[in-house]
Amino acid sequence: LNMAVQAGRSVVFVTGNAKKLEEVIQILGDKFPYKLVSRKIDLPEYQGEPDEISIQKCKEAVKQVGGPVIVEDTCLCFRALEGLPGPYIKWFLDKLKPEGLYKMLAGFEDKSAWALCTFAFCPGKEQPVQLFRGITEGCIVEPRGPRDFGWDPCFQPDGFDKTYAEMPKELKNTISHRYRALTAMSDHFTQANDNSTPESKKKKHDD
Ligand SMILES: O=c1nc[nH]c2c1ncn2[C@H]1C[C@H](O)[C@@H](COP(=O)(O)OP(=O)(O)OP(=O)(O)O)O1
Ligand SMILES: [Mg+2]
Repeated sequence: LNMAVQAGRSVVFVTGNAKKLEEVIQILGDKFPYKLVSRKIDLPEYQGEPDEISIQKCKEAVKQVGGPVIVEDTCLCFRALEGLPGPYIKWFLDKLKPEGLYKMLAGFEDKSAWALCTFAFCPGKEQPVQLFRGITEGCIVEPRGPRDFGWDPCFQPDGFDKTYAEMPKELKNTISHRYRALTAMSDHFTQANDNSTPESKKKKHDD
């Protein structure tokens, strides 16, 4: 990771989702030490556990781009449904819309849910994929707010009386699953390249 980015090369963020890209750019600002370039490719929607899906997605992106890539996969997990729809939320949302997602839980008392975002980084072909995860807990509510991004109208994060859709973007972007995953990734990149005090850093790791 360190070498791939230190050479001054850019990292390509592969996504087919313009809203995702918009948030990633807003969240990272100039906090991210490397040049992020985006590429619009609709990667396959794999099946399986979230980590495995992100790894497969990232490997396919590396194959298509031929250099360092980042991909991201987002799950919306209902506790009453043991984490489903999870990675399959895209298809549920496409068919049911936010109203239908809310109605799915009509027969359950537990409306709690969590949003999971997994960023996957790979420096090149045949190289290992690194994952960075972020989770925001909340519940599924009757849709409220603008309709411009996915299931935002029916997800209300814990500790707030607004859905993601009703919040100002700046607020969503400081508490969201995506913000948390990006912070983990950004911290990693930053630390990997901060070689100013290797001894004190090593000590910190040993503590
Ligand atoms: O913060 C979010 N707020 C509301 N909705 C969201 C969010 N983040 C992803 N979403 C939607 C997009 C897609 O319907 C599904 C995730 O599927 P996912 O495969 O990760 O996204 P995608 O196919 O649109 O883009 P990509 O090309 O990066 O895979 O949840
Ligand atoms: Mg996708």
